[in-house]
Formats: sequence, structure tokens, C-alpha cells
Amino acid sequence: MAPQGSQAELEFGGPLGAAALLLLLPATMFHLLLVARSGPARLLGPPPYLPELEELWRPWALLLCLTWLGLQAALYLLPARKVAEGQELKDKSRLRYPINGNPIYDFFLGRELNPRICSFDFKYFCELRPGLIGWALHLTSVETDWEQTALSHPLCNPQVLINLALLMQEAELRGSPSLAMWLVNGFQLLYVGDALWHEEAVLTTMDIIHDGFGFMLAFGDLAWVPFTYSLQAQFLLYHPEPLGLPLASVICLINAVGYYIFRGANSQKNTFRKNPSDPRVADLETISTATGRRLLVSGWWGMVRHPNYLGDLIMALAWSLPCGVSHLLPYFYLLYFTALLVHREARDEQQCLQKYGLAWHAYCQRVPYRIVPYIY
Ligand SMILES: NC(=O)C1=CN([C@@H]2O[C@H](COP(=O)(O)OP(=O)(O)OC[C@H]3O[C@@H](n4cnc5c(N)ncnc54)[C@H](OP(=O)(O)O)[C@@H]3O)[C@@H](O)[C@H]2O)C=CC1
Ligand SMILES: CC(C)CCC[C@@H](C)[C@H]1CC=C2C3=C(CC[C@@]21C)[C@@]1(C)CC[C@H](O)C(C)(C)[C@@H]1CC3
Repeated sequence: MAPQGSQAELEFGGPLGAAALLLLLPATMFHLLLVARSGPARLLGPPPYLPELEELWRPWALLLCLTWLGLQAALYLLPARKVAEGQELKDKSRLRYPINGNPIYDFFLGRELNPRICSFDFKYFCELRPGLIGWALHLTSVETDWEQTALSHPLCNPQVLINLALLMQEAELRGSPSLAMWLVNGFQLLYVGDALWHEEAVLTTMDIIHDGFGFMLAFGDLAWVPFTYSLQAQFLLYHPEPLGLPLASVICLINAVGYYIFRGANSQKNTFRKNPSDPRVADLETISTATGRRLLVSGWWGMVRHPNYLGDLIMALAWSLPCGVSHLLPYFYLLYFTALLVHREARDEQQCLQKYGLAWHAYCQRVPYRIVPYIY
């Protein structure tokens, strides 16, 4: 069970915040999908078209989603895979478990920390596989009168719209995928591939250790990630952006810098946590904490307290730039992600303060900036 006793501090604005997010998140997702396909593509304007309820229902779409989940579940259950030891969970400590929690808050954040049936871990499964892979490599069934149908019924055309499908659709529509589409696909494929390659690192994220498996992660993993994270590719399909080689090279460089920081910081911490005497991290300066675990104060983690977030944000910028600067919509991911990471950093800070107390204060003094050096 997630540690949500009556004494526990409520996050996400408590029940009110959770209730608001329950409504806002699906509404935002639909809004983004609708406006991405309209000519003006105004992030802040009203949606150009509201589909009828019956237009949103296609039995084959449900079947396709269930098949996708089923396929991922089958692959996840394959016996030929490495079994990794997880991190010590937050619920190892003695906690009180109230019988009546707040239903809305609990529904949003989830009461069960790691729901499992036998070895099938629902949260771990959802975090990486169906949504993340679905974002990068979704299936498509191409329709002959595609353009007309898609534009007049934005959410209801029989294509499942995610990156690779969008690239293929652009090729069909315009003869070949645009350079901008190649860049967005390439960058995001790299990101997804990296997450799958370093799959074990997910075990150290706060989603696995701290958050319950509720609406936030279930909706986040299965709907928000594939549909909202592919917004740039969706936008490009309807709003082609000519991109010259010089600008494309600059954008590639920005993505490479972001990835270098993101991967460098994550690998340095993971290596250090696994084996502090590993030669790759053994020379880094650290401070001791009362728990026996040490904190890095040089290398990436001596630059800012969340260098991995900085790299992630730089990549987010590189994913939006190929869409040009005529619309705000392709920058939605960057804006949302900045808010998510600022909030996440504050939550992590709180948890580290509880874990490490004075040592954390010492770390904050030594490394005063949170995400962006000399700015934040
Ligand atoms: N694309 C997306 O939508 C999202 C991507 N992400 C990415 O996921 C990745 C993981 O992020 P997240 O789970 O938030 O947390 P982090 O990987 O940043 O891990 C935070 C933990 O690292 C440890 N730590 C902090 N400072 C130090 C230090 N100086 N030395 C050693 N250990 C330290 C602490 O745990 P302990 O001491 O217990 O080890 C802390 O709780 C990031 O790269 C982030 O950008 C995250 C959210 C969404
Ligand atoms: C719907 C809400 C507004 C927000 C929900 C948040 C979730 C979408 C994200 C919370 C943490 C995530 C992580 C990744 C994807 C997004 C969610 C689920 C991650 C799997 C992306 C790939 C990275 O390499 C990672 C480090 C493995 C990420 C882990 C955290």
C-alpha cells in the first residue's frame, strides 16, 4: 500500500487538486489533438470541432488497444529475461494504513504502491512498454480518402496516430517525409530506445518507489505519453514546416547536447548507486549521510541538483524546434514538461530532505541550483 496515512502530507494539491487533474488531463489531451489538426492550431483558442459522442466510439479501436496491451503483456511475461533486484521501497518502514482514505485523492495517486498478480507488476509494465513503445512505433491502417476524413473527423479516423505512423502518412501524403518529421521521429526514437536499453534504471524512479499506481500513472503511461508526446509529429503532418540543413544541424546539436547531459547524469548516478567503487565514479567527491548512502557533489551532480532534468528539457526544446515558431502548440510538451519537472524536483527535494536531513542541507549549500545553473 502507498504510504497515505491520515498524517501523511498530501501532494498534488490534495483532493481538490486531484479532482481538478482528473478532469483537466483528459480534456487537455483531447483539446491538443483537436487543435493540432486545425489550420490555426491555436494552443489557447477553443477547439475547432467537437466530435459527437458516437464518433468517439469504434469497437475496432478498443480491440486494437486491447490487442496492443495484450501483445505487450505477453512479451512482458516471456520467461527469457533478466530478473533485476529493485530498490528498497518507501513502504519498508512501519506505516499506518487507514481504512478510509480520500477516494478522489486515492483514485488519482493510487493506494496500491506496486499492484501485482504473481510476477506481473502492473505499474512497471505500464511505465515503459505499451505507452512508450506505442508513442514511437504505433501501428496504422491507412485509409484511401485519408486527408478528407482525417481533417473532417479529427479523432475518429481509423489511423492510430503515433510517430512512425505519422511519418508514413506524411510520406503517403507528400511523397516523402519532411526533414522536420525525420528529426522529430529520430529524436524521440532515440529517447524511447534509451529508456528501453536502460530499463533497469526505471526501478529507481519515484514513480516506482514512491507513487501509487492510480489514475495519474495509468492514464499518464497509457494515454498521455503516446498521444501527447507525439504532438509535434501530429502537428507536422497538418502543418508542414520547411527546414533547411543548417538549421536542422543546429537542432541536432541541441538534441545531442541534451542527450549527452541526460544520459551522462543518469548513468553517473545509477553507476554510483550500484557500485560506488566503480572506477568511472570512484574519483568523484561525495558527502556522507546518516543513512550510510553518500551523495555525489562533483561531476554532473555537482553542477546542479537535477542535471538529468536539464538534459531532458534541452531535448524537449529540440523536439519542438523542427515545427518552427509560428505556433505555440508544438511547444506544449516543453511547457508541460517544465512544469512537471519543477513540481517533481520539489517533491524529490522534500523526500530527500526527509531521507538525508542535515546532509541534504549541506548538499544544497554546496550545489545551490536545482535544474539550470545560475538561473534556477
Ligand atoms: N519524459 C518524461 O515524461 C519524464 C522523464 N523523467 C526523467 O526520468 C529520469 C529519472 O527522474 P526521477 O525519477 O525524477 O529522479 P532522479 O533520477 O533525478 O533521481 C532522484 C534521486 O536521486 C538520488 N540523488 C539525488 N541527488 C543525488 C546525488 N547528488 N548523488 C546521488 N544520488 C542522488 C536521490 O535518491 P537516492 O539517494 O535514494 O538514490 C533522489 O531521490 C530523469 O532523467 C527525468 O528527466 C522524469 C519524469 C517524466
Ligand atoms: C498525466 C500527468 C500530467 C503526468 C503523468 C506523468 C507521467 C506521464 C510521467 C511520470 C514519470 C514518467 C517517466 C517516463 C515517462 C513519463 C512518465 C510516466 C519515462 C519512462 C520516460 C523515458 C525516460 O528515459 C525514463 C527515465 C525511463 C522516464 C521515467 C519517468
